Amino acid sequence: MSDDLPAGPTADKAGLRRELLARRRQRSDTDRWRDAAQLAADLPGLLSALGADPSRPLCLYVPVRHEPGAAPDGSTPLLDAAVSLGRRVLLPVTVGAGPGEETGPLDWATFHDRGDLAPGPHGLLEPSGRRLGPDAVADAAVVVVPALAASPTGVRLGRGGGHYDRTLPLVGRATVVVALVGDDELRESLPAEPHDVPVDAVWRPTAGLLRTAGTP
Ligand SMILES: Nc1nc2c(c(=O)[nH]1)N(C=O)[C@@H](CNc1ccc(C(=O)N[C@@H](CCC(=O)O)C(=O)O)cc1)CN2
Ligand SMILES: Nc1ncnc2c1ncn2[C@@H]1O[C@H](COP(=O)(O)OP(=O)(O)OP(=O)(O)O)[C@@H](O)[C@H]1O
Repeated sequence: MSDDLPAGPTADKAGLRRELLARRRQRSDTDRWRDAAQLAADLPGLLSALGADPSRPLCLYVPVRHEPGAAPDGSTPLLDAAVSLGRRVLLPVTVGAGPGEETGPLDWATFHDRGDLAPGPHGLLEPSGRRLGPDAVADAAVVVVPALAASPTGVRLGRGGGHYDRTLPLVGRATVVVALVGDDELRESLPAEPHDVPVDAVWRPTAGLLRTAGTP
């Protein structure tokens, strides 16, 4: 590492992100298929373990490229599983990705099927339907959050956009926040900054669900 980089959690996060993304890119299509199928199959058990109220929505996201849950053919097994359970599914719309735009909390729109998705910033797929506003997250039973790594105490390392850090303070008291990471992405400790919002649980394709320290 170069001597003129700032020391501390911000610099530590940048180095870790590079390492974790490089590892993800090495995952084979076979492993990615297995993870996507496993997560979809485990969703009912996850929701019942978390006591997720069926009348309240689930905030998910569309995993892309090498994110856990992304199927190599671009299908959406986890989202489809949620819909087939009769759950209302909300997906994030990135706010502030355009030039000169200020990053804000994520907006949300409903997912019914793949036809609702359109290309978004950073090569993402985002819902193209009516936007419900950032406060839609407040009513969610569960918010599944993308992460590059997470720790047993609930520290989560994101991509560095600060989108979820601005969004998670809006969730309701009854909402369970779950970080979705790969099986090798649970790290004993991770750099944390004051704005980082801890997650209540960590979900991994094979290892399953881990409630983080400090949650009831
Ligand atoms: N699937 C998914 N959806 C998501 C997120 C996410 O991490 N994954 N986000 C999480 O906040 C929000 C959007 N923010 C994001 C910021 C950067 C990248 C990303 O892939 N960056 C690449 C560089 C790609 C590029 O800009 O060309 C990278 O980190 O390598 C993705 C999402 C909301 N939706
Ligand atoms: N609540 C907030 N209000 C304003 N700025 C914030 C907030 N949370 C994070 N930021 C800023 O966003 C930037 C990215 O933060 P950080 O590196 O923690 O992102 P991340 O957690 O990896 O991203 P994400 O939340 O999208 O997954 C930092 O410059 C940070 O200061």
